[in-house]
Parts: sequence; C-alpha cells; structure tokens
Amino acid sequence: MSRYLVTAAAQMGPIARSETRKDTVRRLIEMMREAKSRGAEVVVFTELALTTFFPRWLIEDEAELDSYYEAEMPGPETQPLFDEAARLGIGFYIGYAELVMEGGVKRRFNTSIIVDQKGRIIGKYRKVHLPGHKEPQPGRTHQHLEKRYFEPGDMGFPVYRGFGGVMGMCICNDRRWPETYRVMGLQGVEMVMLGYNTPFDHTGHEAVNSLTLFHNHLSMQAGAYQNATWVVGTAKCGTEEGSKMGGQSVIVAPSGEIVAQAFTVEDEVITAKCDLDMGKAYRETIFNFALHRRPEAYKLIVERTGAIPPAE
Ligand SMILES: CSCC[C@@H](NC(N)=O)C(=O)O
Repeated sequence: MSRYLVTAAAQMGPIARSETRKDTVRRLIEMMREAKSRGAEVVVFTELALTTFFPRWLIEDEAELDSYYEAEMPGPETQPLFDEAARLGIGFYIGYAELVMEGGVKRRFNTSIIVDQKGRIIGKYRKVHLPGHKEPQPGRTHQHLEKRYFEPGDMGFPVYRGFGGVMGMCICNDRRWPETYRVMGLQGVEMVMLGYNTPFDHTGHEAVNSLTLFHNHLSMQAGAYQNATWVVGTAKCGTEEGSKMGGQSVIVAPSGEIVAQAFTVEDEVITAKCDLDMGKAYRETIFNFALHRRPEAYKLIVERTGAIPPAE
C-alpha cells in the first residue's frame, strides 16, 4: 500500500535586518506558489522564517526585541500566507518567535506550527533544545543568544494527524538530539518537519565547524532511519548580516536516504513524492519498537545526567 504526500521544502536565503514582515511574507508566498505548481500538498518553511536571525545580537531595547516576535498567529502581516495556503489548497510548517502574555508576564518561545490545506492551524510545537548562551560571549563576531530570548519549550514533542498521516515537528538544534525523534517515533510519527538556522561558526571549534554540513545531514538521516520516518529539513542560509549559514535543505526517506536536496544558498524549493507507508517496512522489522526496545536499559536517559566512571 502507498500513501503519497507530495512534499516541498522551501529553503530561504538571507533575510536582512531591515526587511519588513510584508517583504518576507511575499517571499514565502512566492515559494508556496512554486511548491503548489510542482504538485506539493505541504510546504516546509524554516525556523524563525519571518525575520532575520536576531539571536545573533544583544538587543537591550525591549520594544526592539518585541518587534521580532509574533503576538498573534496569524496576525495582520501573516494572514496573507494563511489566505494563500487556503486559496491554493496547500498546507505548511513555519517557524516564528512567539510572544505570549500570561498573567501580565511576557513569555517567549521559538515556535513552529503546522497549517492544513484549508489554512487552519492543526499543530504547534515550542523548541525544546535551545543552543547558545544567556550572556554575550566575548570575542565572537556573532552571538547566539537563544537561551536569553526564549524559554525551553513546554509542550514536549507532540504529533498531529494531518495530510493523511502522523506529523511531528522540531526546530533546528533539536534535530541533533536522538531523543527528539524517538519521542515522536514512539507516537508513530511518519513525517518530521523542521527548520534550521545554522551558522558555520556555531561551536567555536574550527575542526567541528568544518563538519557543519556533514553533521546537518548525519543528524537528520540517522533520526529518519532509526525512527522509520520521513524528515524534511529546511534551512535559512547564505550570508545573513555577515553571518554565514549552512544550506543543503533535504527531504530524507525512512531509509535514511536523501531523496531531494537544495543546491543553492538562496530561496529554493525542493520537492519529493513521499510515501507515508514507507516506514512500515522498518517499523515492522528492525525497528519494531514493541518487540525489540529495552526501555529498562535506558533509564539513565531520563533519570539523571550520566556520570563518567572514575579513572582507575
Ligand atoms: C550555538 S549553536 C547554534 C547552532 C544551532 N542553531 C539553532 N538555531 O538552533 C544548530 O544546532 O544548528
């Protein structure tokens, strides 16, 4: 049996600090139309897709910081994206900075949503693994202050029924953590959608940074294979405000194979005809979780930080 979902990843080139939401939404709509013209039923946009990657700066003015967040979704500037999705009959995933007021207190999350082909939000996720620092690091040309500007997500890794299958989400740094995929894998996820902003200087260690693109694919291909799921990873890339970020957006099959890959570091749409039933061959054999997993041996993963045995 086959359940095909024609899927697009809409990679984004740089977004300038001066670019307005209106301009950015126009770019997203253009790619959405291209995805639709190629038969896509869903399009995956990137992380923080509506603005430049602002955690690279220390922003002390609260009003300026707030200007990078969405207080409502859709809001007046993002509504056209939802309207166009409904008009075209195409769903989408998009990442954005979320600002919520709770009891008079501002809460900030790095968030993503899934929107169905009628323009309705059917799923939401808040980024769990926040990389970087709370305080600016001396000597860095570009900061990475996600820990300052966001709270860790408080929703876990939920999955949602949509597009004829079971859909999950994560965001950027989450893709490097096996737990991300496994928690969704245990809920029968069939497609994980994610966006990323990955600067080449993200670790401060030259030898590691030089493997940035390799580690990007390694994480997503392993996550896909080990959990029998499709993974769609969409970059924001190119040189954005002086920061060089990796591209190579991909659509990965449950076999771990890359079936589509972007070759520019600009706005670029890639597509693949994804069989949501393809994971079955893995879930029923090598990764039959019910039969082969040994949770009693994995307790350390959730109970405490592992301790290295003392030296002899
Ligand atoms: C300081 S680590 C930054 C790199 C990280 N980026 C994001 N956006 O999560 C990533 O894992 O790609």
